[in-house]
Amino acid sequence: MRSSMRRVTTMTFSFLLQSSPPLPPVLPKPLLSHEHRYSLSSILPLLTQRSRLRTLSTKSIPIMQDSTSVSYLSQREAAEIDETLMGPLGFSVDQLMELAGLSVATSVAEVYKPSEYSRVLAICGPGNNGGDGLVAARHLHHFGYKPSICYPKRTPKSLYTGLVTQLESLSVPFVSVDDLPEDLSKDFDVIIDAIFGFSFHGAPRPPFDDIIRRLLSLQKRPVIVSVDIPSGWHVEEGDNEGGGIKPDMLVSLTAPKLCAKRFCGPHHFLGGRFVPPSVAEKYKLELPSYPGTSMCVRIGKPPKVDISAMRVNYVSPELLEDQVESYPILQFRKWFDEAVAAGLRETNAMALSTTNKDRKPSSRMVLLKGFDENGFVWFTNYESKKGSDLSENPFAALLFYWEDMNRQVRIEGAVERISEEESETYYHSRPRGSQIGAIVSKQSSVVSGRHVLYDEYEELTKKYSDGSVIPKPKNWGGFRLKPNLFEFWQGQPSRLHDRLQYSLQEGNPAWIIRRLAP
Ligand SMILES: NC(=O)C1=CN([C@@H]2O[C@H](COP(=O)(O)OP(=O)(O)OC[C@H]3O[C@@H](n4cnc5c(N)ncnc54)[C@H](OP(=O)(O)O)[C@@H]3O)[C@@H](O)[C@H]2O)[C@@H](O)CC1
Ligand SMILES: Cc1cc2nc3c(=O)[nH]c(=O)nc-3n(C[C@H](O)[C@H](O)[C@H](O)COP(=O)(O)O)c2cc1C
Ligand SMILES: Cc1ncc(COP(=O)(O)O)c(C=O)c1O
Ligand SMILES: [K+]
Repeated sequence: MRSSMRRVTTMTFSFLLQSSPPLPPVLPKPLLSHEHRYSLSSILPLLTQRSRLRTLSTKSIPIMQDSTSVSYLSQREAAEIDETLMGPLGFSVDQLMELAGLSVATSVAEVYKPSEYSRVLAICGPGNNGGDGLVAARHLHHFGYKPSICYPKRTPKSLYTGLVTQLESLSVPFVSVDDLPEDLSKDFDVIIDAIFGFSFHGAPRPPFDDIIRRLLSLQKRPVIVSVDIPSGWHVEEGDNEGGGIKPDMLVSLTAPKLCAKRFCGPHHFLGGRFVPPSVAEKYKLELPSYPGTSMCVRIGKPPKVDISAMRVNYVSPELLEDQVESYPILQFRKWFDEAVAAGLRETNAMALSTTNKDRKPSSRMVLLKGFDENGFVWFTNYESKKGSDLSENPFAALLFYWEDMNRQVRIEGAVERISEEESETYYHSRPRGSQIGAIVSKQSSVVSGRHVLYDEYEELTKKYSDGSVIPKPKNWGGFRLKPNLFEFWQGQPSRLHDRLQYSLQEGNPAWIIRRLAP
């Protein structure tokens, strides 16, 4: 007998989730470089940051589905806008270049994470496009990348010499064309093509003709990120011969130039969040809005993916029998707190699976609102589909997936309603809008239109605008699942995951811990 449930019940657990107690003990193994490797102690700040990044890329970065709603500029318009910005509108070239370079760096960071794409080569041309590349490289250095610069035709103006000095002070290496490896794929993960921008004309002259030829021969790696114009492309007609470079990412600045219509790589971003309304009006620019505080926005269609090739190789600290708690509720508390401390979003979101009397299963997400030795609690409408399933079959399964931690927890057991008193207390702790929402929603029934819900919602909002108590509907309340089985899953390489199952045998209060094959 490993442990006794009776001993567990002597401990006190809070019913409603409390804020996290102190951080758990340090987990073994150092932080490894791969994106999905993690050791909690060293990665906590990073995890939080990654979750934020993910939030940005999936939520706040809007995707322009219809690329026709973005304006494209001719070469002349692009040059004119530049002059207007730097003339009557009072911008300096340094300022615009700083913003352009920062937009490029943030676009790169949106798609190519430094954990996998750290070695960056910025190839910079003689004009402002080259300057954008120098600025982008500086920001990428500060974002955690390892940039190198190839800058063969330096312009002796103070703006450019200053940018070079800044990079040298960060020990960013400069590589001459002669020292560039013939095969760039061995030494670099990302190439920033900042050779030519919108003032390019004719055919590329040395040494850029040879560099462009080398970019042409590249396969999948390194990826190429072109700043404003894929170098060698005609600014308006694009890659008209079809033999030009094929960048993976294009970061258009201010507004895409006409050649960008021919760009069919997976990532088209827009940067240059500085266009004043007067310029947008004068040139009839249709531009997407930038989300939040972002310096870039994805335009064009999101990339097509091969779903069958989508996979992550999990790398995590081992989950060993002699390291886990004897009581599953304590192990759950530990993992839950670690997930909260790592800044994961909606740590308490769980899939709830039920079956009806015909043994037909159904799943949906609900929010865990408390757990202790008596079970796991959530709230819902008792007359919903899940409510009716549970009245027909009072057994259910819960599932938590904490993606950023490569962790999954399964819990199974019998379900019962919590007391009316507990439900009342929780109901009145919710925002008043949600209380009214619960009255309005005859959950899981067919609604003839959204207005039906909103009309009633508005009516009730007026009715209770005096702040009076909003009565809890009789059919709304909590369920509690009393677990007889837990499984703690920790993702590991080659699908050889750790699975530790805690189970209770009939009539025996002791939890048995067993390792299951992955
Ligand atoms: N508001 C905005 O939009 C902002 C724009 N910004 C950025 O400025 C970029 C435009 O910069 P830009 O005007 O300096 O010209 P760019 O294209 O870098 O190159 C010109 C140089 O290349 C040379 N060159 C030309 N053809 C060549 C050839 N065939 N073979 C060899 N060399 C050739 C040419 O020499 P030339 O032929 O004139 O002697 C000159 O030295 C724009 O795309 C954007 O990235 C941001 O910084 C700020 C905000
Ligand atoms: C993250 C998340 C949390 C949710 N939490 C709850 C909840 O706590 N209670 C609830 O009734 N529905 C919740 N829902 C909505 C349910 O998933 C579901 O749509 C609803 O309960 C109706 O399910 P049913 O028709 O199977 O009963 C949540 C949805 C999501 C995505
Ligand atoms: C329909 C429904 N009911 C209840 C909840 C739980 O919300 P609360 O945290 O306000 O109790 C949710 C959460 O998404 C929900 O969608
Ligand atoms: K370029």
